[in-house]
Amino acid sequence: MTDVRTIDIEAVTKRFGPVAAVNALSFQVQPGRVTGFLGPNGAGKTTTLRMLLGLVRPSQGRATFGGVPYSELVSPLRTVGAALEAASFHPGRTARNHLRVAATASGIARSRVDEVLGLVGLAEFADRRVGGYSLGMRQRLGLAFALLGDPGVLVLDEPINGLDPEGIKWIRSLLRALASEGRTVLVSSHLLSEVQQSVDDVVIIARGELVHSGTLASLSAGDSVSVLVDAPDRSALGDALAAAGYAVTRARSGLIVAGVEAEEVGRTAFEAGIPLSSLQRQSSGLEDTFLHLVEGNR
Ligand SMILES: Nc1ncnc2c1ncn2[C@@H]1O[C@H](COP(=O)(O)OP(=O)(O)OP(=O)(O)O)[C@@H](O)[C@H]1O
Repeated sequence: MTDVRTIDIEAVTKRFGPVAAVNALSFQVQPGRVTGFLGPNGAGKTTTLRMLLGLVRPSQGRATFGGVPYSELVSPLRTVGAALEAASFHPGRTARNHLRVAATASGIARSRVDEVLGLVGLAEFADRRVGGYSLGMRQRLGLAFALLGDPGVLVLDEPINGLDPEGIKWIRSLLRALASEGRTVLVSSHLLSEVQQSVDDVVIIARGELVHSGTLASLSAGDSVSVLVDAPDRSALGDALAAAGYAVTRARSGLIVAGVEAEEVGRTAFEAGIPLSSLQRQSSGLEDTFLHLVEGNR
């Protein structure tokens, strides 16, 4: 493995005409960890990755690998492996042929071609034309390209897209293994649930702007607890809870009391002499927190 570097996005803005696809975005991606780059469709993930890989010029700011822009890396293929969405391969050529051409062009040993084909599980399909590949197989080929130069940094745009459940399990353990070897691994997705099991850190953007950056655990700190409660006399219950100082919202199936545990709500109702018909603790999961973060930015 060569040249492990951080990924540094520093106050990057990209405007397409009047639209700011990415706006004053800053974050850093550390080696030895898998980082999920998350945001809904159109949030600006692909544009950010394209700026990082020197395919689009930022309107402002810098996107670099440890301070060095992609275009100035001495041996880019050996430093950064990238698989962007919709990678296009010539349909009439085989996977092995595609990889051999790329290896020769970059002075990479031919033996590495078979190694990466094995790593991505394409060895037995290596001599088939890519035109007949499924989306999942094309994703694997994209990954083989990314790994060809044994790079210390991996930038993968929606790598899980198109994989079947077995493929998803496989890529999760591959990402983990790559990070545990000390590499810097950045993986984009529009679904937190898709990458939740494989990432250590998350960078979440919406509308081109950063909404959260930190460990996956820091995201769960935003989980909120509430209680859904109901009584035959709902309005008396609402009055009693409000009098006790709780924030109460009326819902169709009862009253939602924010930021408390069920015991407290039950006790308040008991002390006010109000029989309950239901009492249920509700906890928002990570996906809810994620959606709340990205929707809060709309
Ligand atoms: N070449 C371009 N010209 C004009 N607008 C663009 C261009 N590329 C992207 N955009 C706009 O920039 C915004 C961000 O797009 P981008 O593809 O980076 O988002 P994304 O987060 O990768 O979304 P997706 O998950 O759908 O790929 C969108 O509003 C998109 O329409």
